[in-house]
Amino acid sequence: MEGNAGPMTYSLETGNILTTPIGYIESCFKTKNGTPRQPSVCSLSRACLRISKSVFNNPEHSLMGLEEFSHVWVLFVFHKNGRLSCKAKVQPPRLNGAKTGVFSTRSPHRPNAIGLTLARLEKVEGGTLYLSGIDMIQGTPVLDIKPYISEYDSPKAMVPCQNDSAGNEENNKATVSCRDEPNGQMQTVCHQFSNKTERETIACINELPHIPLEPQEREKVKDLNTVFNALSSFAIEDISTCDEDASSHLEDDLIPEPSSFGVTCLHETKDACKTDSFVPSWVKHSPVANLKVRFTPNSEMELRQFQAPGDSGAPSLRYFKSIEEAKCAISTVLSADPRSVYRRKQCQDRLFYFSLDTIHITCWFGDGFAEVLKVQSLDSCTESLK
Ligand SMILES: C[S@@+](CC[C@H](N)C(=O)[O-])C[C@H]1O[C@@H](n2cnc3c(N)ncnc32)[C@H](O)[C@@H]1O
Repeated sequence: MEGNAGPMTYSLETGNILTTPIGYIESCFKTKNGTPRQPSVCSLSRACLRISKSVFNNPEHSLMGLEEFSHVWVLFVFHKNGRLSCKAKVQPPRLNGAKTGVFSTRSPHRPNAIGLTLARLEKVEGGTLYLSGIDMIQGTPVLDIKPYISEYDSPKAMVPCQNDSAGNEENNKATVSCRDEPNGQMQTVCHQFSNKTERETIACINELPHIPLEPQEREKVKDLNTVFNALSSFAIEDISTCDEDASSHLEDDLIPEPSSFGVTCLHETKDACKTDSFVPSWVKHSPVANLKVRFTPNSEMELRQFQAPGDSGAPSLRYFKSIEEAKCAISTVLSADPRSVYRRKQCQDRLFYFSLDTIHITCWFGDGFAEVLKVQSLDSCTESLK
């Protein structure tokens, strides 16, 4: 896509491109206030995305095959940031006021204002995707959708093979990823295919016609079946070649050892198969504690007046399938303390408003808890504000 707009020259080569949203999110979250900071906070949150006919004449064609994936990455624009500007250091709410570099956070205020969310794909109907576990507000422009593939997208799938030298037949090793079927966790195994290390080769490779092995290599592998019978519960997912010289460690380290997931797996060396990811401690142990959430008897009663979708009578829910789901979603949103650091510190006694689906919620925060005071229909609230 190339073109001119003012002084800026758009060019794919330079990365200055003009984006066109593939569609706009219809979300149970209408405003930023109260929208979870990450999709994992509220798995019940729902949205749908209709692929725009201005992008593809037949949007349903672009979604062909996607229903075979459980999750999708959603790349979107933080269109309600106010302006396209950001600071190099930001204050993520989880750090409760402390600063860190913008690129070490998931702050919406970043160069290009691009967001990335991993959402569950509930279903695909025609040119529409139905998503859950989202953190995007109504009207969010979506730039792209990609299937989530744990075998590619997880650090567990990454084999640290240094000094890649494709074509060096002598030293070529195959890198095989095995998956433990029951829990879907990935473990990785490295094996050498040169003569002196053939016994370390994975036996179950024979079951993988798609693996790019020379016939003589495949032949060698056959004899190893017995050695690797223990691996029969694994599905080999992928194979690539590399030339890292770690063969000397293989003898001792090819003993099956229990992994952190209770899965037995072969490791070439512990060092060569470092596939665990890590994050700074503030991500897991935020100084901001989760809150207890409670409803006043009155707000409970108000919530019960909402109807599940399809039921007659108003007010009715659109995204949540039951009052219980709605209550659970409200609780998870509040438990994660959706207030900004400023509000948390400077306006502790102020009422907090947010909306979820067709519900407008009024609550307040005390020491370690959030209390829902009022539950109204979003429509009636908007009407009274007019
Ligand atoms: C911290 S960001 C994380 C988004 C995404 N998971 C990521 O990591 O890029 C999520 C917050 O962005 C805000 N937000 C969601 N959609 C937005 C939009 N379209 N424009 C501006 N802010 C948005 C909401 O306040 C939400 O709590």
